[in-house]
Amino acid sequence: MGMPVSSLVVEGVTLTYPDGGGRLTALDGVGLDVPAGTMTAVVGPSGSGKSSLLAVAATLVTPERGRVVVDGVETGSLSPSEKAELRRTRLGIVFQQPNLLASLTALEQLELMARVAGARRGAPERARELLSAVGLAGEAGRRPHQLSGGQRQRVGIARALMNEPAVLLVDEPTSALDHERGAVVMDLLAELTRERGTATVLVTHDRARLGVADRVVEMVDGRLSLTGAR
Ligand SMILES: Nc1ncnc2c1ncn2[C@@H]1O[C@H](COP(=O)(O)OP(=O)(O)OP(=O)(O)O)[C@@H](O)[C@H]1O
Repeated sequence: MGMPVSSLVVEGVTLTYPDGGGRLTALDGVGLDVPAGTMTAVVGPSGSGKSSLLAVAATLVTPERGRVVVDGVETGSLSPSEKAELRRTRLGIVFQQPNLLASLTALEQLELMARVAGARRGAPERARELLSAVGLAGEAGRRPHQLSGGQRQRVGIARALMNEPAVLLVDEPTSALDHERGAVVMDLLAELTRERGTATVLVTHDRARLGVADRVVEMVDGRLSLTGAR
């Protein structure tokens, strides 16, 4: 038996938004294939479509044209509730702001994630293991206000991995961090990608840290191109 190939496939995706009387093209025939266990970094100017690409890959926005395949599942024909189920079980999403719940400890943020996805056994053990993988073993009992910005972000990363997602989508992990701490998070994401076998897409402005990605693509005016920059 071979290893299951969990990955993200985006093909020929076009997305427009209403813009006055007309439409603004945010994604213009975008294609991206991310194999399991690899990390693709997406760079590009502000407004070029990077967040739109993540939203489409996360099945939060439906493109007018093209397809998005998550872990072998064609998402185009799914109902809204099937998409929500797919997000809970196969996608890990890390937003710029981790949006942690103020009353829960780091450990509880992760346990809640497992419960929302259908309460598996072993959630507390997995939560502890993931917190320690992101360097927060000693902070498991702390609430968000007792954590630094960088620690909160790492809780967000651990939480996204809680349900063993096939695809990990990360928006600007280093935006809230200084250069050195940003580097630590990028290295951590690269390591988790390889260890956990996720297909990871990372939107970033931090060009200095692109060396940890397996591939760098550039978004310009809604179009994607490979870049030599690494
Ligand atoms: N909900 C929306 N309604 C209308 N236009 C939108 C919407 N979201 C984004 N846009 C437009 O679509 C284009 C792509 O936006 P997007 O947020 O994907 O870019 P980005 O590369 O992520 O930018 P940034 O780096 O500043 O976050 C921009 O011109 C933006 O103004």
